[in-house]
Amino acid sequence: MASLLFFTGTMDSGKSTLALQTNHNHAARGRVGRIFTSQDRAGDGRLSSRLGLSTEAIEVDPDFGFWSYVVGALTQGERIDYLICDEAQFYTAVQVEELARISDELQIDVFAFGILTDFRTRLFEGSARLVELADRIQPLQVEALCWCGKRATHNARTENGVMVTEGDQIVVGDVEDPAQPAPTVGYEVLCRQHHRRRMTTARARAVTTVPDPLPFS
Ligand SMILES: Nc1ncnc2c1ncn2[C@@H]1O[C@H](COP(=O)(O)OP(=O)(O)O)[C@@H](O)[C@H]1O
Ligand SMILES: Cc1cn([C@H]2C[C@H](O)[C@@H](COP(=O)(O)O)O2)c(=O)[nH]c1=O
Repeated sequence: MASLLFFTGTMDSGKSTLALQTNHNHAARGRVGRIFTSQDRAGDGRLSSRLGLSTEAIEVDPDFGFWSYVVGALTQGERIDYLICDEAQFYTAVQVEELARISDELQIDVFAFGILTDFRTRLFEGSARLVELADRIQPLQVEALCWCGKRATHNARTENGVMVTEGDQIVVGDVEDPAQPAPTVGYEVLCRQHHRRRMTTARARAVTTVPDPLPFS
């Protein structure tokens, strides 16, 4: 029986790395797959991981049809055993329904990877449908951490270093590097409590005004 699996975690939790590893392990055993992504930071038609690996991928835009793509390929005599689907939060509900149909009716394994919620803590359309339809939802094993040390569960968006809760749902970007100047639009992963309080690393640093209780000099 083929399965539709949804691997999910915050930004920067290793999803794209796992997508590349999953593809590598299946291809190493002679299975034939197709790799899809949507709006990866590395540009159209790339699936990239922060660990430095990347690969070519088929770009999924809202008009892309998974069912017609796969049926078309099979009809041409091509072999497909599995699909790797990264940035699946950006897929439409209909596209996710097609992935479920591909798994059920064509016996092709589907491995989907994506973040669950946006910067306002609301589910993305693709992720919501995956939660509803997947055979299994697998949280990423490697924990992304909030600045406080707790597991990060939410994605915050910053504009010029300040956390925002309004704006377009989709703005492609990366997690902030604290060693670099704040980007125009960046992201930071936080635990729920600090997301609710809009307490990013920068703000936590700014409000820590208490001097050392026992200064040495
Ligand atoms: N220099 C590094 N050394 C070791 N691990 C790293 C390094 N840079 C990034 N990582 C790992 O890569 C993860 C991000 O992987 P990536 O696949 O790009 O995440 P996602 O697709 O979930 O956003 C980080 O959580 C961290 O574990
Ligand atoms: C929270 C949030 C994220 N995004 C974008 C930012 C990145 O381009 C991707 C997530 O990629 P990753 O591989 O998981 O780091 O999603 C967005 O458009 N809107 C959001 O609210």
